[in-house]
Amino acid sequence: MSRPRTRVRPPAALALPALLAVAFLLLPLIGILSRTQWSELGTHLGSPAVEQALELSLLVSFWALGLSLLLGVPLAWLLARVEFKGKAFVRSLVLLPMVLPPTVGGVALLLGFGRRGLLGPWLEGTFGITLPFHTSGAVVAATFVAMPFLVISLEGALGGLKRSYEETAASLGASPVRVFLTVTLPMVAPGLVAGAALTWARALGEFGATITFAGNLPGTTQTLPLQVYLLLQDRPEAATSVSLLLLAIAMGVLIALRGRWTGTPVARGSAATPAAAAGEAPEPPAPAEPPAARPDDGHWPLHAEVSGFNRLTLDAGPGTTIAVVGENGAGKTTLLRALLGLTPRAHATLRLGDTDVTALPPHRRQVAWVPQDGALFPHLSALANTAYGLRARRVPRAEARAEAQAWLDRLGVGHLARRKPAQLSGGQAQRVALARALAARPRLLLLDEPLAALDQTTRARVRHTLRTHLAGFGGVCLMVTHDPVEAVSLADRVLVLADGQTLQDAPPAEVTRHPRSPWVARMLGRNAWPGTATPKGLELAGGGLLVVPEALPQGSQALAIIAPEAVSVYRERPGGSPRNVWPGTVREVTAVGSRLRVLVGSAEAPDLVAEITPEAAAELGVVDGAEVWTSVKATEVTLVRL
Ligand SMILES: Nc1ncnc2c1ncn2[C@@H]1O[C@H](COP(=O)(O)OP(=O)(O)OP(=O)(O)O)[C@@H](O)[C@H]1O
Repeated sequence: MSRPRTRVRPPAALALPALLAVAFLLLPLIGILSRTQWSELGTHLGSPAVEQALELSLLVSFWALGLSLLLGVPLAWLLARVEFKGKAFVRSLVLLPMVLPPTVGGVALLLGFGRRGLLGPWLEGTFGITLPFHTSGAVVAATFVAMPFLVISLEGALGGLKRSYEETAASLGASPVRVFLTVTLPMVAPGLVAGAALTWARALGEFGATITFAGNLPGTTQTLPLQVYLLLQDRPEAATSVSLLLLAIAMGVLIALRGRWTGTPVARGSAATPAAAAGEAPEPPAPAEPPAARPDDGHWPLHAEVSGFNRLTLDAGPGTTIAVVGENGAGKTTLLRALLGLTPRAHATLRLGDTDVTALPPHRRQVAWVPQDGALFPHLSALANTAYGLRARRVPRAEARAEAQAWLDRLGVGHLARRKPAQLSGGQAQRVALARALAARPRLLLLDEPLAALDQTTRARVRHTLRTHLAGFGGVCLMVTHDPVEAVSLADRVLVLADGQTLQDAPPAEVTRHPRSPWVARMLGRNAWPGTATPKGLELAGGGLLVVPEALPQGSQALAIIAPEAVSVYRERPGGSPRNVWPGTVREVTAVGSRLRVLVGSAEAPDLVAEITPEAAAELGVVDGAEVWTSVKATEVTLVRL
């Protein structure tokens, strides 16, 4: 990644102490370099005692690394992923060896594992192991001080990993172990490698805890740092040479890691960003006749009964696409997660075809999920991403790749098969995510705002692709959306949720004609005024009276739906005394396709949206703040009983 370089002249008040700090850190290193007898370096480092200490250091540090990995990886995972009581305490405990003076650590180890310590007698009696004055003691001391580096680094990497990657992998059929090995581990690898390298370097340089706990026995516990200490007393030049060796190793590790200690490895690979969408490359035309759905695709009707936050029953025939809409917090995502078996907040009894999948874990349900950001695995190519579900189902590699390539071709992104997600635009990434879900041979497809991240042009194109490919899908597709065009143009049914329950479940045309709530009506671009029926008309909840075409039982609640096209706008009060007429002020004018939408606020009626042509707007002088009159014919009002 290239960063723009701007040269800033630092203020002297900061530059001076900063330079002093650098000099302070550098001087001891220069001291070592200047005092090293370069001609004697070979002799010093080649002496049997140094060789023996080096061997021991390598042995101890690698054992410490191994133990840290064995114990630290699960600990980091628990700290990052599981909520439990005393977590703050455990985290402090992990950090403690980093801030504790190593000699104090050594004393603590003696009291814990030493001969007269808490566990020592049992270790000696049961296993015949005496840690102090034994190489294993040096390993324990090194592990004690070095393991925190691994745990902290890995916990940070795991914490920064979005859960949707692992959840999507599970929805594609990967078992928890497979998810861990193929998604979690590769994605946290930079953090793990950085942590492991620092752990190893810290173990290699360990001194205080080792000498206190394990002693300074040549060949047994006398590692390189301990030898430096010993040599300093009678052969200072040799101590300098050995110090140089340790210094070179430490610097080598730091240079190799450059920035990874603090970096967030995961962020690099995120795809499907709107910014990426802007730079979408021109694409070759999609195949004229998309191949028909695979013959073994089957037909999977759906029956679901959901309880918990969502309380609803859903039945749908094979091939049905249902748009799930509702206000923020209505429970759309919770419904999808319940069907996946991924949330304790709602429980779904789910039957797909003849199979009851309720008791199955997410990876065995054959419910594929495309989360809002696509969650393409950043470390895998588009092709490998698409083949993921097939590989999880143990389809042989070559066959899986060929089938994945066919899906990518069908969705018009076959030429991008080798690219990593970070090299795809938002629209391309969405298509790959869709190809990946369809390739996994699902029986239920869940799309969470599949087009939300795309610009208008890309959205129209991907919507078209989506329609084509959903047409050949033999399962049910549930698609969360906030976009009325998407709901109306892609879905066979619109499921309107409110407070976790079904408010309306009907074909788009029906929902458009008779929306059951003001929110749905507005989402679909209609004016919706709730009110109470009176002999004179509808007494509006927001104040005012609306004359309506039919008489409803007095006192009944109803929603008056008025299409924006049915609203007339005038500069002067219209003659002929139409009854639904109100004075108002233009609050906002927006373009919708080739027409303009005018929001008119009035003291005598709720806000009203009118749709007029730009010519009419120019003629009437419709601009923000203009005083106008609006009218609606009673016959243009549709009433929906609530
Ligand atoms: N993990 C959670 N713990 C507690 N409450 C939650 C959790 N996740 C969601 N909620 C709550 O559950 C309700 C439904 O949330 P959900 O995410 O399903 O809504 P949504 O319809 O998808 O909303 P949006 O359109 O904003 O995405 C909301 O009130 C939300 O605050």
